[in-house]
Amino acid sequence: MNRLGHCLVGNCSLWEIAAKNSRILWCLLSFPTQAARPMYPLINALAFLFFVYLLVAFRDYKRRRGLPYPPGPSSWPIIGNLLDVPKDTPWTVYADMSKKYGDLFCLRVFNQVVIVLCSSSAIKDLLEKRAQTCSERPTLPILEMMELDWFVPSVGMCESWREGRKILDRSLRPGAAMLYRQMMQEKTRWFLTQLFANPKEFHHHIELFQGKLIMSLTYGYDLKDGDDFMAAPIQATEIMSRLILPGAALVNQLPFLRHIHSWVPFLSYERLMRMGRVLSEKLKNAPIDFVKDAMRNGTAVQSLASEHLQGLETFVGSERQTQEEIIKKTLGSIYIGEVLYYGPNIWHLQGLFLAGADTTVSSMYSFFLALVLFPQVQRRAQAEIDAVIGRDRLPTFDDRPRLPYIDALCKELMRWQMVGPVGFPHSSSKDDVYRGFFIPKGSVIIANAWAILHDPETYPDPEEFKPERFLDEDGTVRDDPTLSLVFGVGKRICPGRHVVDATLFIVTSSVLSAFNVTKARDENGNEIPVKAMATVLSGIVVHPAKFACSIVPRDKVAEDLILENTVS
Ligand code: HEM
Repeated sequence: MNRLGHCLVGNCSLWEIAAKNSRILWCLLSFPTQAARPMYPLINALAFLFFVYLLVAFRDYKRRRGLPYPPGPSSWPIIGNLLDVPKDTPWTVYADMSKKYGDLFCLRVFNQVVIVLCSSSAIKDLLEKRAQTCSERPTLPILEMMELDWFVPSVGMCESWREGRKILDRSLRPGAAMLYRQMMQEKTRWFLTQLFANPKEFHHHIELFQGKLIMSLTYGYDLKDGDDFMAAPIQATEIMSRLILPGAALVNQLPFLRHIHSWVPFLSYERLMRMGRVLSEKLKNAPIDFVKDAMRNGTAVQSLASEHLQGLETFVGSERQTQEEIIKKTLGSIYIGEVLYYGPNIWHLQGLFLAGADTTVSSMYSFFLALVLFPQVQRRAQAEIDAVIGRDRLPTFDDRPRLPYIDALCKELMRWQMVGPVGFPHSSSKDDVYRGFFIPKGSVIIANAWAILHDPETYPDPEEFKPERFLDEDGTVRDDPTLSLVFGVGKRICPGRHVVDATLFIVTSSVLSAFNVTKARDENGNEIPVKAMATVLSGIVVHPAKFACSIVPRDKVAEDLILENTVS
């Protein structure tokens, strides 16, 4: 027999629901023998629950006007497909499920419908062509209560999101990249110096490099190791990653608890709410106050913040305050990042990442991993750099058009070890019908970009790192529009994608020009094995597991070049 839950609210017609459920009801009613008399209260309770279920099923049927939900695994009563929700590597599990249920399928967790998309056409149809209704985000009551719900990536499509997106799209567009090229080149020189001085700590250098880059770009602030400025975002990320864990904050599952009075022990969220408010203010104000002070003292360096604060001069009074608040929230979203979760009120693939920092860090780890695992790629890339640039200087952005293999390498980096293999969840704002299936308002929509970018039909040997996939026969870079799926789709597409593209180019070309990256050796001189594709999850952002490698200047010429360009 089908699982009970599926009988009740699955893809059945009204007639099927009635027929199947009447059989269950009959079993319950025909049970009352003498021996079972003490169980009458239980049977009554079950019958009542059953009645409620039928009512829900009927209302659900009426709402979808008889249309079926997308196919999917059959579900249990109440918990639905909770047990089918993959905890590890959901992208591979969803890809396998799609072989059985098709490129559009559905899971239910309690009363939450989760739609999973596993083809370019389904992703584009829903998240791009119907972006107006499929670009919401799932909400978490606890963050709202703590006033930590203003980060651009997590807010719904409200006015403040629209204003924030305008600022981000304008500030981070490719044309604006000219402004931050010089800064990126300088930070990259600093990174090379750190790799040279202490190569074993390359993971740490990558993290600090990216933190420096984002803080310079956003606030013109030069981040140092162990900087106070990182205390608030780190505290916020810690608190939030705990609170979005399943069961950590009951109010996420039972939103009415937010109204419980502060004197009710264990159930009041008053203390957390106070802490959240203080943190939220710090995150928004501290870095902006730094920029304002610097502007007053005449020491401000060009940054997104200084540019936008200058633009405020045309506003007065409350209008000015509103605009300033929007700037604080928008730039703060790059500073602190984003809380990621899968579905409202039910279960969460807990996690949190710095929108601007943690994601690019992951790609940079993957770059070093690729060099260790695929030495032939390193040789070919270095040969290209040597032929085009020579050995007497480091690469610059101007060299890019003449370095197609490096360009292809950056593309392959995004595809090979995807930073967010299932993207970030969207949510639908109204009932909809797609391919004859009913998609209810509030559904969580997951785009499994990994399934598409690791499909062996389109990308043969998908687990191999092969930059040449993105080269045409004549050696020029092949444009592959599907690759943009790594940055999401539609109205929510990542506004930082051009920054990522520029960062990866300058870092990869500079490291390859100066260093050889190979497997590390142990004290006996044996190579330390590196596991291919080992990954760990930080929320839904994927990092390669930490690994050791040897990073040494290619030769004396390279060493001199690094030292000549030393940046403190
Ligand atoms: C390898 C690096 C990165 C990857 C793979 C990446 C990927 C993504 C993805 C998949 C989304 C969600 C798109 C969607 O919902 O459809 C996103 C959103 C976002 N990203 Fe990135 N990102 C990266 C780096 C950055 C950087 C460097 C910044 C900032 C400078 C940034 C800022 C944002 C913001 C603000 C959003 C939220 C947009 C919104 O909800 O409207 N990201 N990113």
